[in-house]
Amino acid sequence: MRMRQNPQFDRKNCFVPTSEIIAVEETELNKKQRNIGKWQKMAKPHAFTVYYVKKARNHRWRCSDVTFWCVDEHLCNQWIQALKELLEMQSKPKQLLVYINPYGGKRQGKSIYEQKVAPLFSLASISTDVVITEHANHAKDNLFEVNINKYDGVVCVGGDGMFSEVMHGLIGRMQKDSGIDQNNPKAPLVQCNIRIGIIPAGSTDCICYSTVGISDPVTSALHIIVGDCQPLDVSSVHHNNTFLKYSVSLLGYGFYGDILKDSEKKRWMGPMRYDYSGLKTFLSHHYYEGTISFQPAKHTVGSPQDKDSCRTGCYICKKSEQQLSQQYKECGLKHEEDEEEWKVIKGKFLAINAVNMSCACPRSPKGLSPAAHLADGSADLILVRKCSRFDFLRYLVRHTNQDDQFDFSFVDVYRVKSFQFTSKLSEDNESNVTDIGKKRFGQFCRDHPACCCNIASSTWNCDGETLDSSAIQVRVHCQFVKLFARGIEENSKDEAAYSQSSIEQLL
Ligand SMILES: CCCCCCCCCCCCC/C=C/[C@@H](O)[C@H](COP(=O)(O)O)NC(=O)CCCCCCCCCCCCCCC
Ligand SMILES: Nc1ncnc2c1ncn2[C@@H]1O[C@H](COP(=O)(O)OP(=O)(O)O)[C@@H](O)[C@H]1O
Ligand SMILES: [Ca+2]
Repeated sequence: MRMRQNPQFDRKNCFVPTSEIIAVEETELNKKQRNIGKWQKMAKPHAFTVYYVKKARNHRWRCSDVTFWCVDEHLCNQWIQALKELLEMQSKPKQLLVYINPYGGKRQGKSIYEQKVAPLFSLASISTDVVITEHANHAKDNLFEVNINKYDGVVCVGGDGMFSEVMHGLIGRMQKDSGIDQNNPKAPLVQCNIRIGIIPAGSTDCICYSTVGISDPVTSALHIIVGDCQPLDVSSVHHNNTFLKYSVSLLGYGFYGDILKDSEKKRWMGPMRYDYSGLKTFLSHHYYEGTISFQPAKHTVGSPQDKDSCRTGCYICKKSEQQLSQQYKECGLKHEEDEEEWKVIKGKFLAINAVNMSCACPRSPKGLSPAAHLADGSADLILVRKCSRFDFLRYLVRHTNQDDQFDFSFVDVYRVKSFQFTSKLSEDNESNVTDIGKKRFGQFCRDHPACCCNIASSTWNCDGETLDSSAIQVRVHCQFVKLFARGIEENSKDEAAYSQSSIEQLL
């Protein structure tokens, strides 16, 4: 076998699972190639090229190729035929609907897709219908009209907000086609089985990073091409009996909500807007009073303080899902919602964060909750109580190093399957106390960020979009959508071999 790839590997065989083959093509041999090495004495040689996924460090994937030569044309064609049939049998996508957000992140969505992703899709003979969005919610509305059954998957090129839009379009379409009213918090929602692919071109891209292990357009394109499938929990958010939003990454009140609200006005800054608003919000140091009630997730077998986190083929996700469907079979939704007790916590918080996944991203490689699971039917509810700026800074910095960010007296974390929140202000309003003074006082505080008193209320940051109300009811739906991903792979052996052989190369 004549290896055309990186010389440092030709001392050992490279093993490629057929599920990671991208394409097989007959190789047109030009005159020059024919006269290489020991082949020139042969009659007209025949060759075929296999394009496959090469795994580099930090979960980065690249497309590599290897050419096989043989003298017997029939044998050559048999190999090509056999490999093509093998590829046909796998769940690789053939037809994709692609939405590009030219506006998100550094506004590079279109060029990222055309330069890095489209060539790989055509190599894998995937046909695509590409829509470049012209306004917000263009993709979401479009998904209610397209003939969705014609596609093997939907790809969004953008950040978490763009994924959220496509997800809302697909889930909304599924419920509409099944006659389910999303406004009923207890409605038995219909699962969405068409896979969604994310090409990262946004500002935070934490969904892509947390489900693939890296924010890299080529890596994500290859996960789509090989036809990976990763189920993902989705939280539904309601306000009384009105549907607000779905969330898969972060539902944040207080710190992350204020950052988002402040940064929305500064989209022209691109991803930097979060650092600028982050600093401003950190200095204003506002806390919020409210009441949280939640149902612990009894069905899960993991805990937020676990040392090992969610990895490809995660046992905790599988076991938790089994126990949840077991519970469901035995006593149905009715029992589960009413019987289990609700824990109630009142207090003053700097941040209330509910995450369905680790929320790992380039800013925080281990994420807001490192041991959160992608598909265990639970969310991690992190409560950061009022504390000093110094302590809050120590807490934030631990998101960027290996120290345990939950090991503070003012931080509590619970694994929940549903929770509700009401801010003290709305509770007071309900008790119709004349809050003229409060509103004016609140306004006074908003204009003078120096003070850190309790102002009116914050906004909820739902996957990077603000919610209209602060009083919400949240429920986690287990493995509700599917991504073209496989979770974060363990540091595989050939990665170690890669580092080993490259060290040899240096010596
Ligand atoms: C001093 C170092 C502090 C480092 C703190 C790192 C915490 C980073 C946690 C990241 C949470 C990610 C949750 C992701 C949510 C996304 O869905 C969502 C939308 O994403 P999209 O823009 O791609 O559509 N992104 C966001 O809402 C942005 C979250 C905010 C990002 C982190 C803000 C940086 C905080 C800077 C604090 C500065 C304090 C320094 C004081 C001296
Ligand atoms: N063509 C467009 N013009 C304006 N806004 C858009 C467009 N396409 C998508 N959006 C909106 O932009 C928001 C942010 O998109 P996203 O890709 O998450 O960028 P970022 O990561 O910078 O937030 C989403 O809420 C989406 O609805
Ligand atoms: Ca989860």
